Amino acid sequence: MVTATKKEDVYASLLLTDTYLPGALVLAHSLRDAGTTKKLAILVTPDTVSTEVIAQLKTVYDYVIYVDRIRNGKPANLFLMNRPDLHSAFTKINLWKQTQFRKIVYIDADVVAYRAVDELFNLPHAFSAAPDIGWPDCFNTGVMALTPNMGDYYAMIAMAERGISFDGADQGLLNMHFGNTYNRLSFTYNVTPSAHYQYVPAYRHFQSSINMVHFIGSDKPWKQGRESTSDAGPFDEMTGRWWAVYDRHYRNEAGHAPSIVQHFVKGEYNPTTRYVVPTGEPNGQQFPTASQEEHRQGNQDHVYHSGDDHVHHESQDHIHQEEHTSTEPKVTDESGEAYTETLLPGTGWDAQRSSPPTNSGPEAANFPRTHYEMSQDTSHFQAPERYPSPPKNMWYQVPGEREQPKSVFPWENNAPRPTRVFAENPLAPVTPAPKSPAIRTAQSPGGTAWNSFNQSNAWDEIPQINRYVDSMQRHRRSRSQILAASPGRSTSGERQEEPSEERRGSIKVTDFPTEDDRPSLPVTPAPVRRQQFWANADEDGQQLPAAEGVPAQAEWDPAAQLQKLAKQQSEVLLEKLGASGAGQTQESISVDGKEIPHRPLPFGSEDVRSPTYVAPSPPVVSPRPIKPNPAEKILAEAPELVTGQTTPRTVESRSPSVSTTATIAVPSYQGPGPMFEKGEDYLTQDTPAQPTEEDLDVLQT
Ligand SMILES: O=c1ccn([C@@H]2O[C@H](COP(=O)(O)OP(=O)(O)O[C@H]3O[C@H](CO)[C@@H](O)[C@H](O)[C@H]3O)[C@@H](O)[C@H]2O)c(=O)[nH]1
Ligand SMILES: [Mn+2]
Repeated sequence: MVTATKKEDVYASLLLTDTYLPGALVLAHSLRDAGTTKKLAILVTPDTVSTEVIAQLKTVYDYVIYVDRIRNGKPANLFLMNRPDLHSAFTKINLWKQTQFRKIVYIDADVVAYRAVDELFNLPHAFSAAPDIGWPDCFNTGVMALTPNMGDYYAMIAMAERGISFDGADQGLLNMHFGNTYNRLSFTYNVTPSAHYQYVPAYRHFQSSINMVHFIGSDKPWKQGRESTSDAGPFDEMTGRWWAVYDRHYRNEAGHAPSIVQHFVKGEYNPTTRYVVPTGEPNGQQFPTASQEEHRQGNQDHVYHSGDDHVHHESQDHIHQEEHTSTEPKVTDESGEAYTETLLPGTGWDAQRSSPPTNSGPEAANFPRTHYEMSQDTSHFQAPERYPSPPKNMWYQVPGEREQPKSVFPWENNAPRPTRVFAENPLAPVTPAPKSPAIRTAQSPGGTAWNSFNQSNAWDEIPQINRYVDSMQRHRRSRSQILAASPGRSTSGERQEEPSEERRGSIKVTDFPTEDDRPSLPVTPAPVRRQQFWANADEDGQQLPAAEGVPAQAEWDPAAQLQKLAKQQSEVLLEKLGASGAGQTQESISVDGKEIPHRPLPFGSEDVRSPTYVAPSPPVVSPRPIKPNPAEKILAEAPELVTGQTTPRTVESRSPSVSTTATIAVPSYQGPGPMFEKGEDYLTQDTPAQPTEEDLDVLQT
């Protein structure tokens, strides 16, 4: 009768390199010795594990399963924990592919079991693991109870292919995959001692319940050697348990232990003292010190000696000896009898297969001499008569001026002339405006390339930008003008006048100092204010044409002019009153030989007058409005007399109840007038008023 094959349970371990062989064997023995009923399996990567080692595994493990090595292509994170040797730890993922098994209890090769933990096979969870002491929210991947399945396998393979692992090895990857969905095992299933830190009270308290001990880190018991542990303590006690299992099965004293196992255990392989015959010494001079030193360090890890008695009992080793006899260096033992030193392929480090073993000796260990004495020569150093002269043909050709690369494309030589014309101003010159004298090129000594750059701003050079800024300002002005304009209103013509293209000077208000003004060092010069601009001159330094009817700049002293005007007005008035009584006059008034034209009051405002308002005289004339001068008195009484005069401005009162019209002198301050709109940049004139010293005092306090 055929029964449906029930899937098996197995303990499984992993062997990626020969060097972990003692660990894998001790683990298997520890489980068997503890009486497990389960089978033992081990995953092996055949490309990095020698056949001799595999043969040893087969003596203890029920199944040796060959798997593909999964190498981390992005091993950078491995260096975070200083374990570049774990580059192929992703191979552990192959456990989930072993679906021929119902449940796998995976155990690292650096674990010794105190008892058989068969109860882990009865866990209902798909994945269980114990906390890691480095970061206890994570689980340690040295002991895991898992149910193989291809879903997890493919998910983790995908991560491995992308190098997704926070430590670069399997523990980082598995923790990222399972997160906190794992079933947390007791720490007693994976006690990870460290030589540096022990929670001794806890160890004493839980000691009897320890199930398995895991020697994490690069210092494995078999790599450290038996002598490394001496002082009593939790770590040494646990290490002692590992050695106890090892000794039970592989102690050299037993006489029949396979040397290949001892070969990977530091200090265990003790052939008789031997002396290396230095190749350069024909008389076979011996260097006992070096040899003894080598043995003390257990340096024989990578050299397999077949000259010992027991080796010849091992048929495998014997075969190996035969294979390599011809190429091996000669060594002699104490008796002088030559034997062959064999580098057993796979048992030592094979550079083509793996990174160097962490415990490997220095590269120069096999030099003819490894021990050197200080010089005993007491004579002084004598310099040689002459030292060899330096070679004469050593000079460096300083590259000359770099040549322009040859043109490759046709348009480099036959570049078409730019023909684009802007519709807005078809006559505008396309070429940049002539350089202003202020725009100069830096004169660095000898720097011809540097001179080819001009030090000006594009917005000063390119007329299109200038025009654009100008149109913006024009737009603003016209807006405020429209809002403020009312029919018949007399406003200052100068302000409303559209500034013509030519008259508007450059918007540039700063310039760089000339070469004479600045230090010779090629520092970035600080900008200076352009005097020409502030003097209301245009780019070429030409004075703006004087406005008609307005005195020349030089003649213009506003205070004096106002004084004069006020005086004149009163004189004219008195004269008129005396001559023809109170009446309108259309005669023009002249000031300083210049005629002031008549301008009518706005329509409808001729007869309106305020009963209460007394027009103040210009502050510059009289700062005391309480005591108006005679002329003002007359003006208040007969406003119609002054119609047509430019300087006093007619202002409409906006109050509906008291509609007034009075002549108000132009105020002396430069603030926004009635045409001002909130949010507008108000430009009363091109040159902003400079704050006085007093103003500055106020502003700066
Ligand atoms: O050269 C090697 C290196 C590793 N292994 C195998 O891979 C396992 C993991 O390497 P190990 O040196 O034991 O790592 P740990 O020092 O224990 O470091 C931790 O980090 C590793 C990488 O994440 C995890 O695999 C371990 O479970 C975890 O305890 C070993 O037990 C072996 O089975 C070899 O066979 N040869
Ligand atoms: Mn481990």
